[in-house]
Amino acid sequence: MHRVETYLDEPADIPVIDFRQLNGTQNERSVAFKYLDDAFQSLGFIYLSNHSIPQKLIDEAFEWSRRFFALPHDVKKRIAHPPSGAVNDYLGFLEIGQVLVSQLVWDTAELEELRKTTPERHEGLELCNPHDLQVDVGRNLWLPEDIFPGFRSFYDSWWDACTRLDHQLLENISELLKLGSPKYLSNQHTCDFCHMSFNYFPSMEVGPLKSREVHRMNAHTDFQQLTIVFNDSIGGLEIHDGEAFRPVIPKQGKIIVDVGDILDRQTNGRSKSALHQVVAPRESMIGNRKDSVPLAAGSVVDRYSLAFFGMPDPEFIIETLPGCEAKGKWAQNMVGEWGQTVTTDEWLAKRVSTEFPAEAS
Ligand SMILES: O=C(O)CCC(=O)C(=O)O
Ligand SMILES: [Fe+2]
Repeated sequence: MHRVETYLDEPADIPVIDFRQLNGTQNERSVAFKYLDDAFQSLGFIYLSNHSIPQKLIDEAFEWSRRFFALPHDVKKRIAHPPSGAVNDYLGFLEIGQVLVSQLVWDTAELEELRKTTPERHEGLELCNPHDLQVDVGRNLWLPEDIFPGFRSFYDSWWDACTRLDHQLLENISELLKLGSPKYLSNQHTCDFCHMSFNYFPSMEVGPLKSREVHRMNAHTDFQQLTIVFNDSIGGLEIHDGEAFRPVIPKQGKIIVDVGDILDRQTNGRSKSALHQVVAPRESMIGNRKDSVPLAAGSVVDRYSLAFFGMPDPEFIIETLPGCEAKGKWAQNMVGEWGQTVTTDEWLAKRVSTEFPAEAS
């Protein structure tokens, strides 16, 4: 099936926000907050520079990801997520085709049809908080230390760096939204319900990607509150700007932060949870490359990304924040009408249940 989608080659207009300025002098802060506000109100995506996660740690995380996905398939399967899409328990290794990423489709039959017609080409390793948890969100699945030595201890420090940045950003957003206390949003979560995805997009034939018959990851909004995305240099991420999908060009040394559904809902659409997807990489990443293992002509190079999903605690009721109540002031969000009161747990369950085959859940 060919998808009907509009896309343009012109990159999305995503600003670089300097994290040091966000937390700098009064003058620097007011300029940086203005850019942040504009970006969250228009696209919901920013590049973040001078942030608190050392590049060395990010490089190590990519290295671990490369090592993990290079393991034989049957070794990765030892920590396979069960085929059931047990809600609240989406941890472990996900093979190609095991999950379906989709948007605004809730009907089981329709989801089954999408499973057949909109295949995706990514593997995943899904992990949560490695520390002692207060809440029951399933447990991380680990390969034995003799098979994958050192990963658990690396993951502890990686998780801590990501949660620290998440909380720092929530402090900035609390200030941006004039919520009274810098800890307003941060106090809503312990990070027990946050989540980390290691995404792997294997090398493949370029044809079906270029014709957009197949995506590396289907179009979706992130269903959490705030996402921190780490990209390699390959490219392929696209964001919908309301008119068309446009490339998000990877920028050396900068990470991406994007608004998720929960923040969109909390701000009544003032902060946008934008539709995005992963498609064919940049032209230079197709065919024989001088700088890496030669690829067959007409293949795309493999790609890795890491995504940290910040999320309030499960029992938290997702409600409009003070100052964001005015109905219709901001454009309709991508997640549709929320209607009834929903907790974080319920929202997650609703979206995760669309990702796995119905008969197995
Ligand atoms: O790989 C990317 O650049 C984005 C991944 C993504 O959107 C996700 O994991 O939700
Ligand atoms: Fe995403």
